[in-house]
Amino acid sequence: MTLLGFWITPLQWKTFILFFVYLGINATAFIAGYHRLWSHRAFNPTKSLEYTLAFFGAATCMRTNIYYARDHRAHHCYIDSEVDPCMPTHNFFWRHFGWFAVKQSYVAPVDVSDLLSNPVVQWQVKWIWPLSIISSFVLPVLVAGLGWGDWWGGFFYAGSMRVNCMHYGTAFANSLAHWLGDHHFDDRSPRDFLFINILTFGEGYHNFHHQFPMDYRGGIEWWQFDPTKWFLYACYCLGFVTQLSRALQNEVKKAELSMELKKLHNVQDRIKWASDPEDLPVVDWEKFQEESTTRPLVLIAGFIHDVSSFMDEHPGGRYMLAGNMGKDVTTSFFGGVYNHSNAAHNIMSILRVGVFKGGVQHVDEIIPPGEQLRIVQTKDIKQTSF
Ligand code: HEM
Repeated sequence: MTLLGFWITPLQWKTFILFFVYLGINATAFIAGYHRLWSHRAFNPTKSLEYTLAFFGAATCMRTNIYYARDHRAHHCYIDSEVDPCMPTHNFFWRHFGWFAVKQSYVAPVDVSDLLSNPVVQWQVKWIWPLSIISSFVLPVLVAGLGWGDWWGGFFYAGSMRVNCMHYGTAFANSLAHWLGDHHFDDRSPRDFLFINILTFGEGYHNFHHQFPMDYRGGIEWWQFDPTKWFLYACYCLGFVTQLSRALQNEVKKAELSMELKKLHNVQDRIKWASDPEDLPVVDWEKFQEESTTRPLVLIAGFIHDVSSFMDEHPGGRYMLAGNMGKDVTTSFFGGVYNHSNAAHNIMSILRVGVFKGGVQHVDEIIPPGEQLRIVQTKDIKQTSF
């Protein structure tokens, strides 16, 4: 229909401005109303504001607010599973538009009792057709027609092309925002991406949104592009919103830190670390002496080290090691001859091949410096009985 518009009527600059302004109004009403209010209860509006959002939200021509909220709540509840209405087949095109265009035979159960008892929601359900036609087409046609005589332009551009753009924006939030971008708060499919944020008019900080869905903000920082957040804050200052929900700062920081730690944990997994002392054999003095005749072993700080792979690399020279086979060189290593660096301690730890019987006395000697801040997942900590 929009292409037909370009053929029938040239785009006038006033109609072009109307298209953008009305697109902004429609997107803000849809995101504030359908998404943040009725799907997530992120703020408390006055009745006048709620009716306004219901009217301009209907201009998106995406069914009623309760229908959208039901599917959207199911999407959050069953994210990334087969019953998530936005991605049952995990196919890009289904996620993009199929979930909306195709009527689904099964929608996973979600609680919408608050919406069933909401008079504004019921009003929109009752009048959805007239509301959609008036807000989506009659209004822009009247503005462009009475304003500067461009009746067809009002219909094709501010009406039909704007509806197309709204549908694309919503589709991008379900496809691209679950595919491209960063995981700042959680590692499930939703992602944060500035470019998608602009395409979706502030809905592209999707990773944050899925972790803290009741937050009235899409982007948590005030300067992050999110016109709906700015609009709601202005409404709050003017008294049209009585309460705005925000995620607890402590929990936001915790979520961010756990993602940072996960990334560091992946780096850590690619590094070679010292063997766990419990996995090493316990060796007494006699056995140490006997083994030293067959391979180059030195005893340092309670551990037996096989230095064969390191002897030629030793910055202090081969002789310092080769001349001390089968000896306890703890004092020499800790300053008697040379006070070694943390790096030297770390290198030494990966050369461990045994624990000297009765030799390890201090935790500092067991854990090399490079491992003292090592990340351990709670599931990996050996269970202790209480
Ligand atoms: C497995 C055991 C050992 C490892 C992994 C090791 C590693 C290193 C490393 C990495 C350095 C470079 C400087 C530093 O990072 O501190 C170094 C320097 C040195 N090491 Fe060792 N070392 C070991 C045992 C010993 C022993 C037993 C002696 C003495 C008997 C010794 C004597 C020296 C000396 C004198 C230097 C200084 C070299 C210089 O700067 O000119 N090292 N060692």
